[in-house]
Amino acid sequence: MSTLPQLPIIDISPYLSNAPDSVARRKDVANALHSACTDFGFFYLNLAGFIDPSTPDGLAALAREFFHLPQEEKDKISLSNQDYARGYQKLRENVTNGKADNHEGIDFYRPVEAPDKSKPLWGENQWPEKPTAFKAEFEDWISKMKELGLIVMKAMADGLGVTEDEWEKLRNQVDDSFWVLRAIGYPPLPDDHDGISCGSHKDYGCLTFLYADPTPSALQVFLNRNLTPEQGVKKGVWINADPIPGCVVCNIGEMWEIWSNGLYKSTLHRVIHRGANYRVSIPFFFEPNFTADVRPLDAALRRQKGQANAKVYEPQVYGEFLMKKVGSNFAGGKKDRY
Ligand SMILES: N=C(N)NCCCC[C@H](N)C(=O)O
Ligand SMILES: O=C(O)CCC(=O)C(=O)O
Ligand SMILES: [Fe+2]
Repeated sequence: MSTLPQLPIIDISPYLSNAPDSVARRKDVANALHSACTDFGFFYLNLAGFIDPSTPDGLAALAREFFHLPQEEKDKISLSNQDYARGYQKLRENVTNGKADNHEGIDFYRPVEAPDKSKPLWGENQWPEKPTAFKAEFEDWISKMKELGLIVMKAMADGLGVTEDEWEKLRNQVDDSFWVLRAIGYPPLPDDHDGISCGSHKDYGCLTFLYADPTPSALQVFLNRNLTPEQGVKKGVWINADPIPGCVVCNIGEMWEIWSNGLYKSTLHRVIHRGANYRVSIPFFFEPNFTADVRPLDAALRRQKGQANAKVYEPQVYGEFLMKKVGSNFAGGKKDRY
């Protein structure tokens, strides 16, 4: 029996401070991110000193309180009031790989200047009235996570070998992130249910920062890389990404797979929650700008120079890619809108 690999834990603090000793320590952080992205596409970020450790628990409590409201109260902010993307989705309304997911959720997106709910993704966010603190607390978290997103982007760019000039261009693609925040509620899977809490998928954009309540063995990550014996040699296995206090789970989305020309693989993950409790998770998706034209970075192509498998990834405009994804995410008859 070989032991299962552990996802790396990365202390991002040198990038959060400008103290001279921090600046000197950034190289190690950038290298650790590079290894984590080539080996796993998933890692933990230790956010000590950046967030108040009680904040995410508070958000989870607010989300839990919302999900425990009567159904008709939750339906008041249904995504069908808006653009079929922003708002509340009832249990099993989410679909992954054509199958209903055993969760409910609320999605918030970056607000747009001239909202028009008849345009895909272009409606308005719907904030719950109850609990009353919900909007203010989540808005604070969103601004923190946006800040973190740019910091981790820079650290990853350093890890890949992006020059300062090239970073200016990359930063222009993410400096007005079309972010998404989800609050997700997972009742236990019924015993007789062959279903899944959230089907296996890759995330769409740059970086996901996930806070989840302490429920173990729910979020699972598929490892299909060849790892060294020290890392645990098994590949082709699902490993748990259980929460670690003070850390968020971070994974890279498909846009990083394109930027890195496949050096960094966006990793499949799923949720199977068989425990007896009601699980809550809060992913923040730090994504490119809506109009970002995402194509392989020169830094990635430099690293791959001379390699036989010279496949170059197709470019994608992030907003177009997102629209295709969201169009197949919900049960019901609104496919024509996307
Ligand atoms: N932006 C992200 N990653 N949102 C969550 C995606 C969950 C899977 C989705 N139902 C799908 O089928 O893609
Ligand atoms: O709830 C989780 O742990 C993960 C959710 C997820 O993967 C997603 O919403 O994209
Ligand atoms: Fe995901």
